[in-house]
Parts: sequence; C-alpha cells; structure tokens
Amino acid sequence: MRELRVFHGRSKTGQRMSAQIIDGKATAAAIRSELKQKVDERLAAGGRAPGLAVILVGEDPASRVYVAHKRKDCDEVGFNSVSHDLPADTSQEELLALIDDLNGDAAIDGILVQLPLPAHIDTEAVIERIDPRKDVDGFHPCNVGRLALRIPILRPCTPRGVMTLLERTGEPLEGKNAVVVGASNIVGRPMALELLMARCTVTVCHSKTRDLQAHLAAADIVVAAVGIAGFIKGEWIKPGAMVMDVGINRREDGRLVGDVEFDSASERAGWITPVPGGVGPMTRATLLQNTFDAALRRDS
Ligand SMILES: Nc1nc2c(c(=O)[nH]1)N[C@@H](CN(C=O)c1ccc(C(=O)N[C@@H](CCC(=O)O)C(=O)O)cc1)CN2
Repeated sequence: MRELRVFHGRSKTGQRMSAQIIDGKATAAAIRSELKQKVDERLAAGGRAPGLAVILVGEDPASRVYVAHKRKDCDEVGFNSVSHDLPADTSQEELLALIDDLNGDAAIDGILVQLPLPAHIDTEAVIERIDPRKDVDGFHPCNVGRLALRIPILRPCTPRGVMTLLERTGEPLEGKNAVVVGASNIVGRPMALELLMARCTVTVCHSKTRDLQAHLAAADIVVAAVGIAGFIKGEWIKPGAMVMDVGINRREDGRLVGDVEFDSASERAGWITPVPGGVGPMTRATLLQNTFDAALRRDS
C-alpha cells in the first residue's frame, strides 16, 4: 500500500502498538492527485469540468466545515463547484424546487445535500428528488438498490472509501468475517452491502444486539459506526483484525476521537484507521470520485 504508514512503537500515551496504521489522509491526497490528472486530460481533449452542486441548509457548524472542505477539494482537482447556502427556515418546497433546477442543469453532474437537514424537512423526500444519475452521495433508493443487487453505479461515499482503504492494504478480503457496528442508512447498511459484495461473511450489530463482544471476538474486519467515543474497547478486538473507525466524536477537551479505543485496539489489531486522518478524508475523496464517474457516465 503506497500511502501506508507503518507504526510499530509507542503511542502518545506510551502504549505499545503493533497495528499498521492506515493513513486515510495520504490515500485521499493520492486519489485527488489521480483525479486532477484525469480532469486535466479531459479538459485537454475539449471536455468540460465535472460540476458539483453543494447545498447547505442552515448553520450547523460541523456541516459548514465539511461543506467548505468539499468545495476546496473541488477547486483542487479542477471541478466546477456551485454553492447553495440556504437559511435554516428554507421550506421543503423551496429545497425541492432547487433540486429540480439542478436536475435539469446540463453543467451539473452531481448534487450533494449536506446532512443533517433541519427537522422540518423530510430528508427521504429530498434524497428521492435528486436524479439518481446525479446522486453522488449514493443515498437514493435506486443507488442503494443497485448496490444491494451487486450492480452499483453511484456508491455511498463513506462505505466506498472504507473499501478503498481495505483494498489498498493488499490483504485478501474474501471469506473474512466482517462485523459492522451501526446500522444507519448512510454508513452501516451500505457498508454491509459493500463487504458482502467483496465476499465477506457479514454481521451487522446495532443497539439491540445481545452480545456485541462475542461478535467482535470472531471479527477479522470491524467497521465501527456508532457515533459514541471509545465505545469499542481494545480488548474486544480479535488479534490481527482490520479495524476501520468511522466515528468522529469531539471530546470535552476538544480532541477528536473515534468509536474505537485507539491505543488499546492498536495493541491487538493488524491494521487500524486513526481519527482524525482515517476514514473521514476518504469520504471527501470518494465524493470527488463519484462526481467524476457521474460526469463520465452522463457524457457517454
Ligand atoms: N450529504 C452528506 N452528508 C453527510 C455525510 C455524507 O457523506 N454526505 N457524511 C457526514 C459528514 N461528512 C461529510 O459530509 C464528513 C465528516 C468528516 C470528514 C472528515 O474529513 N473528518 C476529519 C476530521 C474533520 C474535523 O477536524 O472536524 C477526519 O476524520 O480526519 C469528512 C466528511 C455527515 N453528513
């Protein structure tokens, strides 16, 4: 794995570590650089820049940061990004009308509506209004359905990003026991479909799962997506497991941590993603890949 940072030593808190750290930031940078080259080639051949519309409704501080990063990423790779920052009291009808306009806009290949939306807006209705061919988040029922049928076109960004990281380790995935902790629509469920497509044996655990530790004890791959800091303890990890931490939780002291106790898990895991710098940057890079793929498909 080109971007792999191997770390056999001691962590900041002095813990002995044996896991190989998967550097999502470096992998994401490599993907952006590959895309930039493809965009340059496309422009040189007389094509147009892929266009991404990014819609933000309201003032959620984290969403503002994520959206700003996505726009910056577009600039870096030469995409045309169009911003729609709407006030928190935007009605559902206004948002749907904007999506209708963007669905019909020939310069736009991808439409992204940053989540979460304000409570008065029906998120499912908004996602379903996006033309599936422009649904670069991969959340539309058509795209999730295609993934379930193993004929994906646009795949949800975080799970696709996790698969990219797993694949770039060079470890065979086929036949491995994979446990996904969390069953959300945007991560847990599509993650399970991705792992199944890679021929893993997949278990999805959630808040009603009876013996999480027993499932994890057999897990060669763990994907943690619960949104609770340090929820998964290091001693629950099977020695040598590949641990992919999707959680991004801000502690009271301001530090960002994942859903997995990193130091203790690093002593047992074979591979592990850090937080920050693991899966998060891959979500952004995969959005760019999806937008490029959508542009190619619309042109063909
Ligand atoms: N329409 C969407 N909304 C949301 C998605 C999504 O995929 N589509 N996912 C999350 C938020 N998200 C992208 O939008 C996202 C979150 C975090 C990161 C990231 O790079 N995190 C960094 C740390 C960032 C920080 O310092 O705060 C990291 O983990 O290293 C990227 C994308 C919910 N909404």
